[in-house]
Amino acid sequence: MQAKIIDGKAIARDIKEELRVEVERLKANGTVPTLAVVLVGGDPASAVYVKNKKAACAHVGIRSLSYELPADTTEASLLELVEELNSRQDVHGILVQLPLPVQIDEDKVLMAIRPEKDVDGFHPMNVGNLSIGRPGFVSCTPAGILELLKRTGIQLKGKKCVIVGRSNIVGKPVAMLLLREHATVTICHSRTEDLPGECRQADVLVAAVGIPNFIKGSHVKPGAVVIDVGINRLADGKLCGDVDYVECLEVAGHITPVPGGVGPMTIAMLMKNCVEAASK
Ligand SMILES: NC(=O)C1=CN([C@@H]2O[C@H](COP(=O)(O)OP(=O)(O)OC[C@H]3O[C@@H](n4cnc5c(N)ncnc54)[C@H](OP(=O)(O)O)[C@@H]3O)[C@@H](O)[C@H]2O)C=CC1
Ligand SMILES: Nc1nc(=O)c2c([nH]1)NC[C@@H]1CN(c3ccc(C(=O)N[C@@H](CCC(=O)O)C(=O)O)cc3)C=[N+]21
Ligand SMILES: [Mg+2]
Repeated sequence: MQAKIIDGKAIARDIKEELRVEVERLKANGTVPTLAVVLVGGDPASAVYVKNKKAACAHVGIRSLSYELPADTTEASLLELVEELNSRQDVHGILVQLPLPVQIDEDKVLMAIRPEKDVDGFHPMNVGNLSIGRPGFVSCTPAGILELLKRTGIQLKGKKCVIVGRSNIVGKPVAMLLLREHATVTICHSRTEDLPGECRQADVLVAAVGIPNFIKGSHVKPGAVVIDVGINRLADGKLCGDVDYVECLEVAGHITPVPGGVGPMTIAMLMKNCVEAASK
């Protein structure tokens, strides 16, 4: 039997509709939720993300400010902009698009964003709060994955979840969120022995590797839920996930497509974090 396709685009649309109502209420009370997006250099993949974010802001009613800085921007001038945005009362959320050019220390920039405006959830304060179960901003892709699973009715308690990838922005925070839902969590990476064997144990398999079609049908336990985080741009310009969709569709119980899966959810959760930042 073929897997059920989880429609991230439709679920993201539902969430944005819910947020629209909330934004109207905020505006009626005199607050215009505002997100500042900073893009340094002209990475084409980043440009797509920025464009989709702007469209989502327009849809939800969030004011979006764009700062497009040249690729040779210095760390000092970027930090200066972050400081200015930190102090502006009319700016509720700040997002500095990653990756940054080599001359800029990413860590320094992420640490400079006030945790209350860190709608990406990348500041160590928010990362720490997530890991010890305190409230704070959760990074958007992991939060979007959890929302997809919840709204699809997937049970997580006691289930075995395997994540392939241990990045700070996806793999690790997904693990913390799944643990919070009482799943049994394994994180795999490039030094994992017997990666296919680990993956085959999974009731929920999350792929965040950055390699096109990395997860094959033979990695998947029949009936498992397969979540594809990968956004890989192929030579022909098409988007492709980290999961071999054609193969896994025949084995999995549920699967997310690329595009139309996790990507739109990332943006919906960014909107949600902005609304939350503006509500405080
Ligand atoms: N849909 C969305 O909204 C988003 C999508 N993405 C996409 O998700 C993917 C992952 O992103 P990100 O987490 O930033 O990626 P990173 O490159 O930061 O991390 C990739 C992870 O995969 C692991 N890995 C790499 N090669 C292998 C291998 N051969 N076997 C096992 N593990 C391996 C790495 O292991 P090690 O640590 O050992 O090097 C690392 O932990 C990318 O395609 C990215 O574009 C990212 C953010 C948001
Ligand atoms: N500070 C920061 N925060 C991020 O969250 C962040 C980042 N930097 N750098 C880059 C990655 C990547 N990322 C994506 C989000 C949505 C889509 C997305 O909208 N994808 C759609 C559409 C793609 C299209 O329009 O072709 C889809 O998968 O269906 C893609 C990629 C966020 N990231
Ligand atoms: Mg990365």
